[in-house]
Amino acid sequence: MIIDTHPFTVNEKGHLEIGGLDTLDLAKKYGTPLYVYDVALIRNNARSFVQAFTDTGIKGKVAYASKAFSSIAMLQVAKQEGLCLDVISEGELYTALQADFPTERIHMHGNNKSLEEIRMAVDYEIGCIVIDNFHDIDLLEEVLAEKQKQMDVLIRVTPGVESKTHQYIMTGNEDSKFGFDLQNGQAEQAFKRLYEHQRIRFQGLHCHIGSQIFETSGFQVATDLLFSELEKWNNKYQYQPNVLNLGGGFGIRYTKDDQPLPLDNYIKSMADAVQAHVQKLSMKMPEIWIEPGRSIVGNAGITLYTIGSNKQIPGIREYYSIDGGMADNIRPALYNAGYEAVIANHPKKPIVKEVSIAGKCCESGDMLIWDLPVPEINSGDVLAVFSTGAYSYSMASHYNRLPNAAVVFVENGRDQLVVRRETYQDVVRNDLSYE
Ligand SMILES: Cc1ncc(COP(=O)(O)O)c(C=O)c1O
Ligand SMILES: N[C@@H](CCCC[NH3+])C(=O)O
Repeated sequence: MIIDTHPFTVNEKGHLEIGGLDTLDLAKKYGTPLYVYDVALIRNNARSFVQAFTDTGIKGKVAYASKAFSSIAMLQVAKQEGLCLDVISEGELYTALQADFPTERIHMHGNNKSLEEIRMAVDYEIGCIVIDNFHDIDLLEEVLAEKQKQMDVLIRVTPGVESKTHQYIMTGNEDSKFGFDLQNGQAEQAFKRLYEHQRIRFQGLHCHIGSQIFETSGFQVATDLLFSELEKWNNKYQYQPNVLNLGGGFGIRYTKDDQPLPLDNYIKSMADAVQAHVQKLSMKMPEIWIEPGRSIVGNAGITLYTIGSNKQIPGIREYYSIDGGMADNIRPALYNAGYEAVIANHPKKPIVKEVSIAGKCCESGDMLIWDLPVPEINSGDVLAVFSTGAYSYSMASHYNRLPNAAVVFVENGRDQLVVRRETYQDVVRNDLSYE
């Protein structure tokens, strides 16, 4: 039995299953809160993108945006699937190195890369650095001269496209901290510093218009804007790019308000848009790179919680509190993000009421789900929240000194702990006493 629109089943005991395993058994074995990933779903998502490139016949690269969920095990899966990797910090790069990720498949982002981050990228000879600003160029020049090395780069441009998404996750509009502005000539200035540089192999342009996007039109408009710039550069400097990286941002289903497109639609529409421009301008076809994060891991992950206290305010609201909340999933508090959830011990029982699911942090805004339709519900029940695979574990905090939850992977009927639950010793491990 499939749980409505989320890719999970219910077993003969009437319990929610993930990857063929009983979620109650997992909750019992590993405790809650617990992040659980169905690795087969992660692989399917990755393969949909890779297959879409094969189908279009266009050379492409799929770089998993590791900010969505970075851990050694996850990056091992990305490596097995032949993906490239997008990292945006020394910490993400370090994790990739620990996962033995092939460095030539790593791309580094960041709007404030430090000298150390750039040195590390150059030392490990990563595949490409995405230059975000003039400061990046200065630092990279310094490091390449110091190390007598070369580096492939893309420049990130902000095309001035406003994607329909939450303001905080919108990145391609003009008023953004990311990238060089296309409209005011900054991008061309950066290009002029780079394209004939001795140590820099300038490969092309990058843009990322935002996150949780459900339409292909934003990518088409961004492509149009990139090509209006590239046409100029071709005429003025006889320059044609090897690579166009159109970023990530492909939307997934959190709630019924979200209607995700099949993942290959995005690739086909990007390929059509790029091909049309290339033909019109008689330019060579560049490789198309993408950087999906959420759409690779988002729907593959669920979070299990144990329900504890209950508060009823007659005529107003009924609260149930769980043993986690904003410390393991900040998205509702940060973006007002919606989620769907079921009671894992009886997900198919008839709905009898609507309740609000509160986290355990000392913060009124620590609400996981405001209006959740539920069957009869009791303290001790296990709540399974869907689509928590992206930007939950990776954005976790220690607020109220809550230890970070564990992560379990399930695949082929087997469960494996891939991130240990933190202990209280872990929480205080860097604290020093003051005398
Ligand atoms: C530059 C860049 N690439 C890729 C991503 C991944 O986005 P998503 O997880 O929405 O696919 C982001 C995040 O929005 C980003 O900023
Ligand atoms: N962290 C955000 C998206 C931003 C992605 C990075 N640019 C989210 O949870 O939706």
